Amino acid sequence: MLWEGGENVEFVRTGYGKNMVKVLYIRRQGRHHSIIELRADVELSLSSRKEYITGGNSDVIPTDTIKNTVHALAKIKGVETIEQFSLDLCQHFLTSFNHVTRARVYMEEVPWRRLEKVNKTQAAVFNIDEQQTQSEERLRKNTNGVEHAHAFIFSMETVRFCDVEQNRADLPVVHSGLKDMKVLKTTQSGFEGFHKDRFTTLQAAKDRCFCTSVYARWRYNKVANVNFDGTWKSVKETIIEKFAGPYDEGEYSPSVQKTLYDSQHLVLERLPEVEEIEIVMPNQHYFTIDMTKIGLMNKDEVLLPLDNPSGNITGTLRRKPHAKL
Ligand SMILES: O=c1[nH]c(=O)c2[nH]c(=O)[nH]c2[nH]1
Repeated sequence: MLWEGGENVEFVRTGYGKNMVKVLYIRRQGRHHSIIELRADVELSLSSRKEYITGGNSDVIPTDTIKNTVHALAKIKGVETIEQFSLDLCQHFLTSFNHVTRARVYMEEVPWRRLEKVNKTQAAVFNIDEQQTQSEERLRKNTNGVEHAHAFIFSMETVRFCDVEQNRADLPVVHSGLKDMKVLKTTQSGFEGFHKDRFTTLQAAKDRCFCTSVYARWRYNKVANVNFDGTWKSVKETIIEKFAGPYDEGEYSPSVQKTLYDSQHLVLERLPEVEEIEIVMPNQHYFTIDMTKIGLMNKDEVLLPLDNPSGNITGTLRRKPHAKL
């Protein structure tokens, strides 16, 4: 009866927690309000596995308490960024309970964007008046109606997420990321010179549409004094910049692979706090519809978006030890 006693089996890992814990955090600075709406998945590992093996629950911090802890720490600590709040949660569980060996928090931010009124004369005034300090300018923006003080619009450009994991006696490991960032360009992309065999039907393309939905996830090489907001925005802007190229001319992409690598390289060049970055760029195909049979010349004006299949290109780039970029 070896299996009943469990002598011949061991756990590879265990973890439990609450998923999709939702919070809307409002920072009220006078009339000016800022928000972060988040969804968190929290997972803990405990030192003994008796709740699994014998059903003894004395060590189990109920998942309901885990949910309440997310709510309570939002109140007690505030939510500056999803990364900082995830770090606070990991630290809380590890310092409050000696029998918690590991805490992991995955958090997504709901993409709310402050309402902005683009008023051309007011915008022009901002640019000329450089003597204003930043905070004065912010105040002015808020009072003259360019940025709304407390109203937001759901703006699904991309979803920001983070993943923080901490083992007892170790430093936390922080990943940040973005997903579902859909971008498209109508030229300055091609794919030529690829390997051919008897099954190849793809024609070389000098000029094609390039559409992808970017997923990027990067690891920080430090935890303290990181500007999580600034780095996140820089990674997003760098990926967009490499995809699109200069605003007038664009930049030629010889393959999704090359664009993916170039954007990762530029991220590591610009952001010393990023140690490693994974990017996934599905190649979402658009085919020019053949209209010759209906007597029309379609010069890449009418295209058919294909739901599937899509190509899938991915890569993870990291710094070599001691490399200077
Ligand atoms: O940029 C591309 N990379 C590929 O690997 C590939 N394969 C394919 O059919 N089209 C493309 N495009």
